[in-house]
Amino acid sequence: MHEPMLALENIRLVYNRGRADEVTALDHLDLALDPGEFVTVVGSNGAGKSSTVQIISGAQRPTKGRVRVKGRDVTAWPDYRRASMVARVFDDPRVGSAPDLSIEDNLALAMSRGRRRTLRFSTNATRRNRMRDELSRLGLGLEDRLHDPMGLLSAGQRQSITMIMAGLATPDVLLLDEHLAALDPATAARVLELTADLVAEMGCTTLMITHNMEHALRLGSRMLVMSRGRVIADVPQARKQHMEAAHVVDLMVGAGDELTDRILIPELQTEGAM
Ligand SMILES: Nc1ncnc2c1ncn2[C@@H]1O[C@H](COP(=O)(O)OP(=O)(O)OP(=O)(O)O)[C@@H](O)[C@H]1O
Repeated sequence: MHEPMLALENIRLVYNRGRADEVTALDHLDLALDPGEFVTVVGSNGAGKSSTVQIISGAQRPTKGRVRVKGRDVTAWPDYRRASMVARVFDDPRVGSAPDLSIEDNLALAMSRGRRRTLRFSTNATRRNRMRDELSRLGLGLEDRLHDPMGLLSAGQRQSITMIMAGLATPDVLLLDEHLAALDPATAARVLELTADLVAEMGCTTLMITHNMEHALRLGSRMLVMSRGRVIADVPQARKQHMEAAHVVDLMVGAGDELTDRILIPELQTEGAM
């Protein structure tokens, strides 16, 4: 039997345990992702999507259950120890890169986290050429601004570079936590395209959280619908490709979720259309 790349086993996560404001964010969560699988995750507010990402990245330790990456039990590992295996892109483009460092230095840091030793120990000129190649694919002219501080860039430019950084870090697992949410529709559409290309190139196991049903249905090879800390639907590609957003909404309503306008009205979704 082959080993999943990522496994969550009977995860329970309780915030503020023993206090009046105790919240069970995840309960009996089981999930196994094969190497190279690209899974999208949708769910209403508070369903546990971000908590799932926190558990996988190591930012939160589960109250109960196990996390395995490549068969290795990493449950007790803090996030920095998992960083070479698990990369995360946040919803806020300011998180994930250092604003005072140049684009070049940020990319160099990402390369040093990766395991492609040839790149890590290559000459400055070779590395700079690789950086220019990667940046030029964005079509934003950033390849000529290697010395500019990251903090000077727009949200879309920063998030595009954060995606490139995730690729250079060559992780086994890539976590995208509403990474298009803070971008205007046109920029979001561009970064979404970049996401699809990079994930296909990297071939890494990917979990993408989104509020945008269209994105969840069109991207990836599998879709999870979460509600109240559990996966209520695990939709394979064959079914997903014939599904429409309304079907996903029906699943959430069927689970008793209250849906916000952001989920129900596509025009209100801040992430751009494909
Ligand atoms: N740090 C925290 N402390 C206490 N409760 C939390 C914390 N983070 C999340 N929660 C609670 O845990 C539950 C799951 O939250 P989570 O953020 O994982 O959901 P989500 O599906 O990502 O929601 P959203 O789409 O609104 O971001 C919610 O009830 C939330 O209020």
